[in-house]
Amino acid sequence: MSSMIRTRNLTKQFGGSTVISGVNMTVKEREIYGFLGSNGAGKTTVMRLLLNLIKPTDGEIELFGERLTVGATEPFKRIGHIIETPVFYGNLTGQRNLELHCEYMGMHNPKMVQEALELVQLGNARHKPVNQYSLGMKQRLGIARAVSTKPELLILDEPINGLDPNGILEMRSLFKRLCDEYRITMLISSHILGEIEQIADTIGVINNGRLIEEVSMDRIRSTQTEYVEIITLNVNRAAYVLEHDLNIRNFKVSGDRQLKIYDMKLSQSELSRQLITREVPIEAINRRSRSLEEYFLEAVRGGEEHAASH
Ligand SMILES: Nc1ncnc2c1ncn2[C@@H]1O[C@H](COP(=O)(O)OP(=O)(O)OP(=O)(O)O)[C@@H](O)[C@H]1O
Repeated sequence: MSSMIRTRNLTKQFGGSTVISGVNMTVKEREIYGFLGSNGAGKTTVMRLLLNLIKPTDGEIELFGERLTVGATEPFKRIGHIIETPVFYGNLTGQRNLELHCEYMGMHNPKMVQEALELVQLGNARHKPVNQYSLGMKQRLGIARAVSTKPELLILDEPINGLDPNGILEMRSLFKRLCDEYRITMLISSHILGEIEQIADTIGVINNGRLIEEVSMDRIRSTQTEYVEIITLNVNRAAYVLEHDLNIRNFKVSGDRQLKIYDMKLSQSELSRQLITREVPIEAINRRSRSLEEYFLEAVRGGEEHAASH
């Protein structure tokens, strides 16, 4: 699979302070790339760099396998995007807004405008002025506008932000369709992992302007670690019994009352029987797997420790 976006050492400074630092990211053809980071981590700035809206201080960008040169315009005809909240002419209809956009892009084709509106289920509302649209409708109109020029790549900055649970579901299934049926590669940013984990093929995590993780969801799922969680009123006693009596060493005390055991050689019921026999006061015992949220929190913490040591 070839790459649609590749950056090398992408770096951006604003007034002497480094906001994006040595980012090497790769978005592969026909994948959904979830670009994850907290507010201010640098997601929007990377997207603005990719779209040539601002210039990098250092580093390179490749789009569709070709290095981006100063003044290039061709690659951007193949990209649809929404950066921050999409702005429309409120007194004009949804359809007219899209037509104007396509004319501006030099690609006016009434069939494409209709198709884009149908795709986001705004076919019936196409003659309504946009200032009568709900937030969710405006978000969908933004997507319709971005796809109305038949792009091969979509760059969407926080497209799910502010939608209600139903709106989020609709948006997710729209993204899946755009990728699967329309063969559009997508780079989607979010600050909430749960919003994109079901649809993303790859996740890139940015923190303080550094890409600290880029990993396929398949890989994450296959490395999910299972453990047994024990809640006890006496963690010290539990830890002692595990180590000395049961010869279990692969565990972690992770709170005043909580232990996580990664060594699964005893079944849960056997473990609980052994602990109770040895007078460990057990409140609860559960089998769990490390959530994706924990996985990324650990990645962020690891990245911060790495940055601090340099
Ligand atoms: N034009 C600018 N001048 C100075 N600093 C900027 C500029 N644009 C962005 N920054 C800074 O760069 C950092 C990254 O901002 P960016 O908007 O890329 O983050 P983000 O991950 O998209 O966050 P959010 O989700 O809040 O938009 C922030 O500290 C921001 O203040």
